[in-house]
Amino acid sequence: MGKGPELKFYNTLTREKAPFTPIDPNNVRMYVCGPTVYDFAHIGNARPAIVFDVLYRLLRHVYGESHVTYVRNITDVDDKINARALRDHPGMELNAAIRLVTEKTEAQYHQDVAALGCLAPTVEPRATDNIRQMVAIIQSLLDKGHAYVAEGGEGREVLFATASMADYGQLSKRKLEDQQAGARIAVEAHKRNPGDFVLWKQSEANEPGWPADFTENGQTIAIYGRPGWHIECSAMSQRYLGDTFDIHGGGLDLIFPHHENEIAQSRCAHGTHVMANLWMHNGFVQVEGRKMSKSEGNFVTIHELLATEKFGGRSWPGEVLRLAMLMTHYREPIDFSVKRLEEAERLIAKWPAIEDDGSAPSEAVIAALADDLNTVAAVQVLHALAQAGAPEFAASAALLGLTPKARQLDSALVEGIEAIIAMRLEMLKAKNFAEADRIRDELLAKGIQLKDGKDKETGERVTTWEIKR
Ligand SMILES: Nc1ncnc2c1ncn2[C@@H]1O[C@H](COP(=O)(O)OP(=O)(O)OP(=O)(O)O)[C@@H](O)[C@H]1O
Ligand SMILES: [Zn+2]
Repeated sequence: MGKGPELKFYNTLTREKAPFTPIDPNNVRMYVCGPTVYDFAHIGNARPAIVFDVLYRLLRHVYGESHVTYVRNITDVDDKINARALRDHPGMELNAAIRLVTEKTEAQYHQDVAALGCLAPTVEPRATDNIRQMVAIIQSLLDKGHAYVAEGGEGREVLFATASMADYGQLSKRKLEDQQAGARIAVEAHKRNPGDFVLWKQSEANEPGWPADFTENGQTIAIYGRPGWHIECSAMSQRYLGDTFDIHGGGLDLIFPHHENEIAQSRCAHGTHVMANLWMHNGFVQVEGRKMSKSEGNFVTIHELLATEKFGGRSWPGEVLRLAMLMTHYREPIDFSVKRLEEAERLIAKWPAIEDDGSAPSEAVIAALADDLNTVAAVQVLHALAQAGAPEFAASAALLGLTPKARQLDSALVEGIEAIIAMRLEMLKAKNFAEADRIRDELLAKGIQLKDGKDKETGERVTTWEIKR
């Protein structure tokens, strides 16, 4: 530490590129909003996963592998999930249907991002495991006069009082007055201010819900309910990274209202000046100039791209998609096309498939990434290194997550991994440890690391997997 290059990043909060100084260089802390698990991730969702994976790798290189904590959550409670569960499993008890939807989607997400060469985050908390933390933050907002209980159309709600925060709107540079005048937010009678947003809302008996007692003006109000989306990230980031941390990331679309409201909740509850010092946002993956999104219906899922012939009449290796993304600066929009993937594939074809031998990455690649994650320049340097047969090539490629190991993680292997894990669990049950160990080692040689553990509730043996770091 101290020896490394100066890192500079563009900060959405200040609209400036500035040198990055971690609060504690022994524990650099980053939070990135993860997926809402109701549907397969599309290519647009892949972008933040890849962009912040490169940042994670860079930080690990500069500060040391054990000195970076990367948290990316799983949003597994959301009304979009309820709607999908009702649609896909009519007749089934709603909570059971929700579990089916979220477990399947989460497993697919892990497969997808692993196939794109993304390292597993240090912690991947689920919203539903952090309800207690959310309730505590909401209570502290009530105590400090930043929240209130109101009777909404669908029952009781606890709302954040935007007018109670003098500098609400700093990140998105929106003023409360503008929002009222613009009236883009539907005026709801029970809200003191149209911009006030839900922290907690009442659930029907068959909807996902948790009992919670809130106290407002000395009165206890019990609301069996569920959290709003924004409070989830405030709770999980505080739990794993503290009241104030270094970096918060996500796609551009999250600046408002999601990140603005995370900031409002966290700062008002903890009495801090900032939630995170550096806010980084990736640009959109677009199709014919429009954001790729589920609601637009113009999306290609990562799974379709990697494992079917739906895009361009063929399947594509994960590494090609990853490189295609990195050939555009993370803040620029990307128009997604077959041509772009072909371009990335042609480049990769010219590179040697040598193992990362642990040698040092090139200074020029590090310098490019240190300059607001300039992956475009980094890829150019990498290509030059490949052409020159330079020994730094392998480690430099690895810094971008373009490792020979990722190359071996072909979609067929990733597709089969869950079945292999199930088979191995059977072997462990039968005490056939030698064979189970052999499978574990074989997968490790292919870059997949198995992790054996126990389910907290059932005590049953469970095995998860991730890309070997
Ligand atoms: N077209 C896109 N380009 C880049 N990033 C995107 C795009 N669409 C979503 N993201 C990012 O993906 C991450 C996961 O978001 P989330 O799961 O909430 O997606 P979503 O809201 O379901 O997607 P959609 O916008 O299609 O409805 C967020 O950081 C979001 O900003
Ligand atoms: Zn979030």
